[in-house]
Amino acid sequence: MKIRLDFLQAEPIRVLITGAAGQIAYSLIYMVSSGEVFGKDQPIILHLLDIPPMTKVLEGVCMEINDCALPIVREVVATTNVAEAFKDISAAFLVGAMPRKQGMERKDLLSANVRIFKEQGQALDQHAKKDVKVLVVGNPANTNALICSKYAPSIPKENFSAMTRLDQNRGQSQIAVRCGVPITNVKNVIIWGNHSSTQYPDINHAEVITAGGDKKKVRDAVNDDAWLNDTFISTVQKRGAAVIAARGLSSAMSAAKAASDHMRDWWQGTDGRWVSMGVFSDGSYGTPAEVMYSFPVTCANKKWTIVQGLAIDDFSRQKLDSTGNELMEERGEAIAACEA
Ligand SMILES: NC(=O)c1ccc[n+]([C@@H]2O[C@H](COP(=O)([O-])OP(=O)(O)OC[C@H]3O[C@@H](n4cnc5c(N)ncnc54)[C@H](O)[C@@H]3O)[C@@H](O)[C@H]2O)c1
Repeated sequence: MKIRLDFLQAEPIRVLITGAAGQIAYSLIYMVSSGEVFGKDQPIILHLLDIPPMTKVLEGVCMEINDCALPIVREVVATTNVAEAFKDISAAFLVGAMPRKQGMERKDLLSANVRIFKEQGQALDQHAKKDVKVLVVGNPANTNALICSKYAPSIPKENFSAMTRLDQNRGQSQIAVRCGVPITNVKNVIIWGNHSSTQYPDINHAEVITAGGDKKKVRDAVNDDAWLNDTFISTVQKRGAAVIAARGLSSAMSAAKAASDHMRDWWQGTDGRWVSMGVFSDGSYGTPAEVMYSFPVTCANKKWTIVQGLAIDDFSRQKLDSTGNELMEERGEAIAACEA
């Protein structure tokens, strides 16, 4: 009989999902627990955090996790206590956030949410492993990630990231459909900047294997600049609103898939593939430093590296700057809200 010693020997890692009683978590918990993210041989202890009014829902989620009979899940710590949730974690999906309520200004939403991420940054600082990898999904994701990192000074800034992978997946899918090819034939679609309507989905460096089997630049394969410079960009930028209009609820399954893709690529590496991640900007490509800006990156050894040397034309320059300006504005508002 063949014994799988690697599985028996692997130490479990503690993985936190916040907003665990919410929509995105409902899909994400299964993806993480099935081994999609950290590997099928990596046991995990799931930490699930939500707020006290959601205790009963969280209990139901825990019942379902048990009923899934998942081999890699060793234990579930479901809690409304922030310190317990962040204790000794190696990875965190920070999904939980306050939803926008009717009549709420964007500024009010930002200030309510950055306070949550200030508290969670402090909890990371005090309780998490120092090499913890943090993915912020809750909106405004880039600025929440920045605040989280600011209040966790003992953890390297490189260990924080914000999710723009859903936008990348949306962009890649639009191109695949337009070219009539499987999604795996499209690569190097980039999301620059903020996960908001100012984001810039950029296909200037993207390639596609066409239905005929040729490798082409997406711009040449599509051969319709009006569609690429206008319809494509606005479809990706407004896709979240289109899903809400159709479903009456915001994107959840696709957001969970994107969160799982993002963390898997960071954890297990991209083998040279480019992916988009909101990361701490070093000013590459003339972007503002010290905001969480989405760049094309490659990942290896659990570290990301910004893809350098890409040509940026005037059209792209204006878009990179405008989303950067928005991030600078959000940064100022968020810091003021945290210090108030
Ligand atoms: N970055 C992206 O691409 C992307 C995509 C989709 C959604 N989002 C964002 O993800 C977030 C979650 O979306 P959802 O559809 O799961 O929302 P949801 O309302 O269904 O769930 C959110 C959960 O978070 C919980 N929560 C609120 N405050 C919390 C706190 N302080 N600590 C822990 N949990 C808390 C709520 O009780 C709720 O259970 C939203 O902010 C949404 O805008 C981001």
